Amino acid sequence: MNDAAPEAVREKVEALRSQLDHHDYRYYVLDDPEIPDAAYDRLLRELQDLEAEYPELVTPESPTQRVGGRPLEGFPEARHLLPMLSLDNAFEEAEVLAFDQRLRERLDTHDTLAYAVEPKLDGLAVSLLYENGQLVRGATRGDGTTGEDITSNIRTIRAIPLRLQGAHHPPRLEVRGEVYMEKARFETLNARAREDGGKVFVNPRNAAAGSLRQLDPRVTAERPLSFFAYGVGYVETGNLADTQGETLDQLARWGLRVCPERDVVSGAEGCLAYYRRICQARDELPYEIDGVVYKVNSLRLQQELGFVSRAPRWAIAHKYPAQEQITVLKEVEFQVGRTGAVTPVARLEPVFVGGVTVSNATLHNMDEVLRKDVRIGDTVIVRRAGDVIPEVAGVVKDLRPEDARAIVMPETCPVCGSSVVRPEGEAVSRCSGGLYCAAQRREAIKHFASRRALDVEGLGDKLVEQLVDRGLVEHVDDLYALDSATLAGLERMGEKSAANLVAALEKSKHTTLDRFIFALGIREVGEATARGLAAHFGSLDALMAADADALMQVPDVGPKVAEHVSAFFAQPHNREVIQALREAGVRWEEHEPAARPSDEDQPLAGCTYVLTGTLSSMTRDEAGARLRALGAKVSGSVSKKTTAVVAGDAAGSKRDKAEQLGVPVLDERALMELLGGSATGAEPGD
Ligand SMILES: NC(=O)c1ccc[n+]([C@@H]2O[C@H](COP(=O)([O-])OP(=O)(O)OC[C@H]3O[C@@H](n4cnc5c(N)ncnc54)[C@H](O)[C@@H]3O)[C@@H](O)[C@H]2O)c1
Ligand SMILES: [Zn+2]
Repeated sequence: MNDAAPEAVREKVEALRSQLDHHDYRYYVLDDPEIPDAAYDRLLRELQDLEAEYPELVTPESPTQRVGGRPLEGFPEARHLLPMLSLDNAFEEAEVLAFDQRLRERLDTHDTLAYAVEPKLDGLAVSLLYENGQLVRGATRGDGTTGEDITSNIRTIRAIPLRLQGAHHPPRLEVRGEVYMEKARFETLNARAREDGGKVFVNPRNAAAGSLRQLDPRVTAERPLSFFAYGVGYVETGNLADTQGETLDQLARWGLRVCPERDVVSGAEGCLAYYRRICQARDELPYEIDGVVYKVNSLRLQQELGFVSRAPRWAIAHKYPAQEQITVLKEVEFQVGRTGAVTPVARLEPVFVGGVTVSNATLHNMDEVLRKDVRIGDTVIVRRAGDVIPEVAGVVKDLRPEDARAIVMPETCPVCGSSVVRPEGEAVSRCSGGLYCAAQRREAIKHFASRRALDVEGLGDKLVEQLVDRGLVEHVDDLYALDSATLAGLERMGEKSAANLVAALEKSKHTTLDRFIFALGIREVGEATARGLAAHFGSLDALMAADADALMQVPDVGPKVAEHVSAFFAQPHNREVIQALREAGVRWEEHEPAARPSDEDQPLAGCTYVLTGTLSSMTRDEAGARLRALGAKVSGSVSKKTTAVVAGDAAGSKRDKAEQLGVPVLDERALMELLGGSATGAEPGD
């Protein structure tokens, strides 16, 4: 045994414990961890090592001796019939071999042990109590002795049977398992939360925990939770079977979901082979796992081995390389995608995460940057799950240096210098030099030549790529300078097809205004919108001269489209390319602009409406178009000048704002009356 621990060690131990306590609280109580598990595990290991060296420093309250966190107030307490423990961890193969060795020594046997093995799901542990086959209580693990009674929430999870199938159920049976959220459902949930400002979760485990521990079971019911049973706690009377493996089979027969990847293997070697097999399959599994669990298969031997303070001796979790790590964000660069999206990309201090070294990670878009409050110089959490692009998942705010800098979207495209625009209500910023920008070149040309645009027969995607890669075409107008000699020199092009292509290009020059507008590839201008613009303005020059207000007079054109169109034509480079196309001979018929609607057709002229929430009979865009067709303006924000706010289902802040300002609020029926034509009588609020 060691001499009394030096003061420095005591201080270190204290410091580690208070850090771990803090992180336990964030993780177990708030479901909102600040640091990745790998970083937490390092702190815990450090404390474990010090306590091993100085056992007199161990106290029962030490995070090394405890399970989980305190139950949330607000839920009734659920006392466990048998303690719910944690699992010891192994990070390396040697630790697994040592575990197996230790058990055989303890059991005093040279026999090979059989292990029940399964993936370690990353969710949260629950205890389900069945009495005579009926679910009577669901509880979280809590601190291992007392959990939260979450019966109403548990009952909303479809994967959990309220009544067991079959017969001969024990009078009391406590099933234990993991509530989790499938990866795809987690992504959808977060995507929706990002859109409507709900809570965005760091990873599927926290999404599952946060969803399950809701005081309102209706919220839980809306969350896509699932469940796998992995064992039995208390059972009256005796065991269901002799082994762990057979116990799970019995649970499956009673209608409980058990993991299809479970297996029974022989010895440490069998465990390690299983570990490698599941590792290969990991990315394809629909749920997230952070390791595999090995349990002595014989229940008799499990009982003989028993427990230490916080975990059974007969089981161990063998962890995979972490999918989240922390590192420093050194710089942010902006990349321009093929469709002009300008994306912030983090340059990182290289870090080993998800099995590879990562030095770049996406920050998605500026909304995400602001939401996560990421700054240059920050210590960030990098997440790389499966083959998805690594992303910055969060910031460790405590480690922010004083000189951390804000991330600012550039005003001009880093590739072509055109202005970067971000229409109201959109998360993505885009380069508006669609016809000119080198990053968007390939897509622009493919689109321009496509069948519904200028319809250049024989100019397929492969050919466009060759033309761009060889520097033969930079901008769309260069297409018209190609001659058959040049084209015949390309891969898979004979003289005949080269001549045909030149002829097709010549033919494509005679087009229509709506096709030409569509061919420009302006964001959100599809064929129908292009037709509307062509019919309304009659000529390209009139369209190019139109401001946002004039554009919004066109049916189907809302503020977003108007902004994309005016930003596009405002770029001198785009105008140059259009001019070059005209000079190359691209032409179409033009006509006088459509007659302005008379006042009689414009009963809502001078009114401004704001649409919010979900309408049942049409989309908000449709409603907006119909209001505009009657002469009204449709705006995105509520002010004193707003005539009325039309509030559909689940209308939120805009409705509140209207009420504050005393602006009338219309429901869908009132909107229909308004659109139905009662020209002046529609007094808002009736
Ligand atoms: N990031 C943070 O701030 C933070 C804070 C606290 C804890 N943590 C993380 O939480 C984990 C520790 O939590 P823990 O004590 O719950 O231990 P654990 O997650 O390492 O292991 C025990 C749990 O594994 C789960 N499990 C999944 N599949 C299982 C199976 N087949 N059989 C048995 N159990 C299975 C159960 O929920 C069980 O409670 C560590 O990974 C740690 O990094 C992180
Ligand atoms: Zn650009």
